[in-house]
Amino acid sequence: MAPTEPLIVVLHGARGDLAKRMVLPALATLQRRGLLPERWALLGTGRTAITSKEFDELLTGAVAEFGDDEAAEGVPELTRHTAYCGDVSEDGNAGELPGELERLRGVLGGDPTLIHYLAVPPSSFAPITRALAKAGLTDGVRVVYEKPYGTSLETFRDLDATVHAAFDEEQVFRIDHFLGKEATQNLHVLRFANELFGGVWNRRHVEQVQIDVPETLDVAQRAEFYDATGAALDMLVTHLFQVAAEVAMEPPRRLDAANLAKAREDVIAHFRPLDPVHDVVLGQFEGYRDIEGVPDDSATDTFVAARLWVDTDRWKDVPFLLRTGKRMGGSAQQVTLVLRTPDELFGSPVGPNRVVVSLAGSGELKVTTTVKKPGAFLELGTGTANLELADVEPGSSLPPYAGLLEDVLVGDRTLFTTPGGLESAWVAFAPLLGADRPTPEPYAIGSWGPESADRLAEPHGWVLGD
Ligand SMILES: NC(=O)C1=CN([C@@H]2O[C@H](COP(=O)(O)OP(=O)(O)OC[C@H]3O[C@@H](n4cnc5c(N)ncnc54)[C@H](OP(=O)(O)O)[C@@H]3O)[C@@H](O)[C@H]2O)C=CC1
Ligand SMILES: O=C1O[C@H](COP(=O)(O)O)[C@@H](O)[C@H](O)[C@H]1O
Repeated sequence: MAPTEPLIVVLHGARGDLAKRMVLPALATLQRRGLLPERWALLGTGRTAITSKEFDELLTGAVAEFGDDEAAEGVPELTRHTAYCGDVSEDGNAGELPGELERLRGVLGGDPTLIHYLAVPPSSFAPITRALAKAGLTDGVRVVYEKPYGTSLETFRDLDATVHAAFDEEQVFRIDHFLGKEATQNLHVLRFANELFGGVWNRRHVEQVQIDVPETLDVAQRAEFYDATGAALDMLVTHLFQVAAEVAMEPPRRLDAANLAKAREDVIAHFRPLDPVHDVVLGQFEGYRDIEGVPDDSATDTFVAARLWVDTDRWKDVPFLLRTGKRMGGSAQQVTLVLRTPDELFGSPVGPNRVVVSLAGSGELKVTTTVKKPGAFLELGTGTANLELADVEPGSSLPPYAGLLEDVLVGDRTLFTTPGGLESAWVAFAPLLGADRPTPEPYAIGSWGPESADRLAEPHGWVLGD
């Protein structure tokens, strides 16, 4: 499928952290690979007025900092397609946007397809949607919403009602870039293609599932957004729940996109609402409150660990251990199936036996198993077989944002979240927003979070950071 031509992509929040870190490098990659049409324009917008020249400088700097060599090679051509103007404001005033779009339509000719990408904090999704509708900028367009889509069950429902008042569902792309990662997509390939994995993908063989996304990353450059959001909203109810759904889903009726999305949605409806008292630990790294823009008494969580239960026959009593945090002791994005093992073999303890899928970068599959140590004696040891997905022909995958943007350009909604799945996710998450929300416990920068999170992963403990 080729992207429609002519095309205008309006990037709302174009000066922001997401734009710099992900969206602009992804567009540069698409430009470099020739996946954008000849006649197209990128219109950056935001609250802060900057010139188009300043936007180009920002774009160039962002790709140099966060993109790879391929993205950097796409910059000179990408900057030939850029413009910048003030955004619609939250009071519903469309500002410079309609006039600038009119100008670009004249430059490009024809009847450009318009894509709005809302790379703004979740609190701005509804006001900007209403402003776009008021300005008549919604007919026939596509719109991309970042995560979290809502901040609670109620705000999710309100937002979705606002969105559906402005757009038909087919126009809406709710992004969760963890679904676009190459290795996440491999979760459903290796499981359904190979009985070595598919055969053990159940409670008989799996003792724990760990979905662990520690980050060394700081939040100082996006303190306003982060302090209003926190780790649980930023990562748990969004990326980690979606990955948990990828692991826990029942086999879809067919391995096509619509059925995969349905399988994810169905299993999220079986996520048991979190028990904040027994199954959740929140943390805040020491020094977080000293960051400019963070209040001295901030109770925002920069770490969350949760034990999620999936109430299906396949996963009854198997804990899904979800963990993520900022400024931790390492960075990884790892899904681990901790396999059940016999207590002993030939008189020696056995283990660990694990299937590990790393979602980071190009992705990696690891199988860790008990083996006989080489040598004269029958002694047990542990070995790991690694498969780097980048080593699989043809080797060069698209980074997740580039792949998902390409899906938006061609109108393919299959790797995007659905309102049904999100509603269930918010139901399961809701107790964490209530009176029993734990107080975030302090943890040292460079550590693996508050020690009390360790009890959630008993008896084996967290695989990472041991
Ligand atoms: N940063 C990341 O790594 C990722 C972020 N996301 C998601 O992207 C979205 C944006 O996050 P991020 O870029 O980190 O946040 P930022 O704080 O960097 O905000 C992004 C931009 O949004 C604009 N903005 C901020 N507040 C408002 C407001 N009240 N009204 C209108 N515009 C506003 C700002 O424009 P201006 O500068 O012109 O004032 C700002 O540059 C969030 O929903 C987040 O969950 C998703 C994946 C990764
Ligand atoms: O959505 C988000 O994701 C990033 C992690 O993404 P990745 O590109 O490293 O996979 C996270 O750092 C950020 O806080 C969050 O908003």
